[in-house]
Amino acid sequence: MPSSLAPAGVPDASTGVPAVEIRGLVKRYDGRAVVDGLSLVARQGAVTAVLGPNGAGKTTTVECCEGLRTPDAGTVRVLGLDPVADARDLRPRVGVMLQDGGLPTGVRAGEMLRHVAAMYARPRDVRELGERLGLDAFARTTVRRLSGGQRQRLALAAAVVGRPAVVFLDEPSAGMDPQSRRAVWDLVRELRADGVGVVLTTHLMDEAQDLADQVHVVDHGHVIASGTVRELLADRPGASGTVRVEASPGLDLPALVRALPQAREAALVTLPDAGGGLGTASAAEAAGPWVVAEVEPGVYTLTGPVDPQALAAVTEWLAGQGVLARSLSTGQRTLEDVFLDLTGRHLR
Ligand SMILES: Nc1ncnc2c1ncn2[C@@H]1O[C@H](COP(=O)(O)OP(=O)(O)OP(=O)(O)O)[C@@H](O)[C@H]1O
Repeated sequence: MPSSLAPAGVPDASTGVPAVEIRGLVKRYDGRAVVDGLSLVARQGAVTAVLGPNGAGKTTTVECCEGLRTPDAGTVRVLGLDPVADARDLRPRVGVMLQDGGLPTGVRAGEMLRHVAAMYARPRDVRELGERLGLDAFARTTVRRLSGGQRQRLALAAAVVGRPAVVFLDEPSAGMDPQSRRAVWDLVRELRADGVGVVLTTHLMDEAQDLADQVHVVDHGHVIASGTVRELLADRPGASGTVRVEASPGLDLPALVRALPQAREAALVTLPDAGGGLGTASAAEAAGPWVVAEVEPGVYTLTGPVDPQALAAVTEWLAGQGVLARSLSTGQRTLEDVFLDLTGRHLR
């Protein structure tokens, strides 16, 4: 299968050149630093996810890597090269899928992809790529008439058709139906297996959780947390799960948190609204490994080492208060929980 051929320009892995290396990147618009000392490394043969709230600076960072923006300070290297000064060398080795598609609108989808493929020395098989991303159904449709999801798929195909060594995917599966999303994810996994460095920005936490070898969370223009998904989930000691309770509003949180195992001996800490990353929680208390919050009136989350004893302590305490929970569920922390803990729950 043509896709099993090594991508063009993939440096010998033994050289250890990262796909992307960013050190202290600063980018200002009208004097305001929207990227403010950002550093990260993305490896070849790995998927690196860059997560962050709206306006955090992800796209600007990726655009600096693509040579579309010039940094105000710091260094950006893609395959060891400068994206602006070495643009000619990098162009055939880097695939870019922009957030807005960036496609010419007047041409038919199939023609566009064949045209892009013809610009590369050793392109992928256009038919095979079209088939696997389901482009055939709209190959004769002009780009301007494509739906959002179809345009995304075409943009992805155009980004990878030249067998790049590094691919930047800005929200690749945004607006796609579940079938297309799966096809995209399979393609990303295959790129990684072929040794390609994939840098992905996404708001889909399940996408990052499923695909990413390394995650960087960006806020206010710099990286606030990095690691594998597993490392990020384990980062808060003891924060292994949550209990969610729906009951009457205004329960006595200090008393509830004290009723939990390992919290009784610990000092109680009242968390300010935005503190602890709880954002708009109307009230929150912490003791020992536990954080208990009333996240909306009558809805409580208890985050900590959830085990049978902890669950029994919750129901026993509710019974002691004469409170019947409308619902009670347990869950493992997800990447979304970690993301909200790190960046808060307020809208950007
Ligand atoms: N060309 C520009 N001129 C002025 N300000 C800009 C420009 N491009 C982006 N910005 C601002 O820079 C900030 C960061 O934008 P950026 O697109 O990098 O964020 P993002 O993390 O990708 O956000 P999103 O998740 O919404 O795509 C935003 O406040 C945005 O308004």
